[in-house]
Parts: sequence; C-alpha cells; structure tokens
Amino acid sequence: MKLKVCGLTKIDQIQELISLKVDFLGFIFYEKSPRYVLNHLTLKEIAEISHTGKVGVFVNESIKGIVEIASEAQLDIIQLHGDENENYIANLKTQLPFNMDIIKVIRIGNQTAGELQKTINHQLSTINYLLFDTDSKAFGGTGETFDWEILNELEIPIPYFLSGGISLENVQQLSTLNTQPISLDINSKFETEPGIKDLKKIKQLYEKL
Ligand SMILES: O=C(O)c1ccccc1N[C@@H]1O[C@H](COP(=O)(O)O)[C@@H](O)[C@H]1O
Repeated sequence: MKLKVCGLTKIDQIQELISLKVDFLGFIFYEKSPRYVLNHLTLKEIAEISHTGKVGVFVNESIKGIVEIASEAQLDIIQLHGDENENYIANLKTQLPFNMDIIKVIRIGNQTAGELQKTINHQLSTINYLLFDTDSKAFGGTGETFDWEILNELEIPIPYFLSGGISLENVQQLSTLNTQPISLDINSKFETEPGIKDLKKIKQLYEKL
C-alpha cells in the first residue's frame, strides 16, 4: 500500500520523507488551514523539491489560481477537497497539462450509501482517483474518522485514497475493507503540531504496512 503524507511545511522533514520513499507529498493551498504551505515555503521552494508525487490540496479555489500554482510549484497531482463539481473539474482539466492527475475528495458525513454512490458515479469521467475523508466545517485536517463500513456498501471503480484521522491505532482495521485503498493519506495524527510531522510515528506506520 502506498503512503501520502499531507500538510507538509518543512523542507528538512520533506527530504527525510523522500528518503523514506513516501509516495505522495501533500501541500495545502487553503489559506484557512493551519497547514497553509505558503506561510512556510515559497512556490519556488516547492518546485525545487525533486519528487514525482507532489500533491496540491485545494478547497473551492479558482481555476486560474490552481493553474498558476500548479505550474509555478511544479505539482504532479491536484487534490480537490471542496465542493468542486464535474463541470468545474472538466474545465480545470482543459487548462492543466494533460498528464496531471486529479484526486477528488468525497467528504463523508451523514449521506446514505446511495447518495454517495451517485456522487461517485457523476465524478468518474473527469478524475483519476477518489479520496474518502471525514466531512467537517474545516473541510479536512480534523483528525476525525468516519465509519469505514460504508465503503463496503459502495462500488468504487477507480483507485482511492483513505483519509480522515488515520492513526497507528486504527490502521489495523483496514482489513475490514472489501476494496483496499491504493494509498493511505495521513496528516494530523502524525504531527507534533499542525504542519510539523512526527517522523518517528511515520516510521512506525511503515513497519505496520
Ligand atoms: O489538513 C488540513 O488542514 C486540511 C484543510 C483543508 C482541507 C484538507 C486538509 N487536509 C486534508 O485532510 C485529510 C484528513 O486529515 P486528518 O488525517 O483528518 O488530519 C488529510 O489527509 C489532508 O489531505
């Protein structure tokens, strides 16, 4: 299983994660997040990070804003964590390099499995990956988990990331999922404070995967 570490803000930690062979490095371009990367790193510094899995996380951002940041920071993947619909994503794709992948986040709150399935089916033609996270007013990064059991009621026809309060404690329960995620997406449960990762804990997770 692959690993995405999200909410990175420090170059020395990023370099260490690269040497651990982390598959995806997540940078949050959402100003209201305590992990807003542009408070810590410049676009040029992100561009200079040599890795093929640099993911930019955006929440209801303008298409122009995403296209500019993706180009200047040399991102590989765009993660849409807000309420972006299929028309928005289709339009965005026309303005991004053809090989840039899109992750669409489905925030799971109190929707039924039928409602979630409809949302998934609508998005499929425009995206490369799904990501399931817990719904919240902050959009993400709360450390809250959702009940993974609902995933067993869904048909998930493309690879997906599993997110939302993933921790050393709950990772064992992955075995209850019928369709396994392509990657875990870890964040606040592997931090000492927002944006500062606990590398010791991340190494412990690697031993469990
Ligand atoms: O981390 C944030 O601050 C954040 C803010 C707004 C949107 C997404 C955000 N992070 C993403 O949320 C998931 C879940 O994080 P957690 O494990 O519950 O802390 C994370 O993987 C990021 O992709």
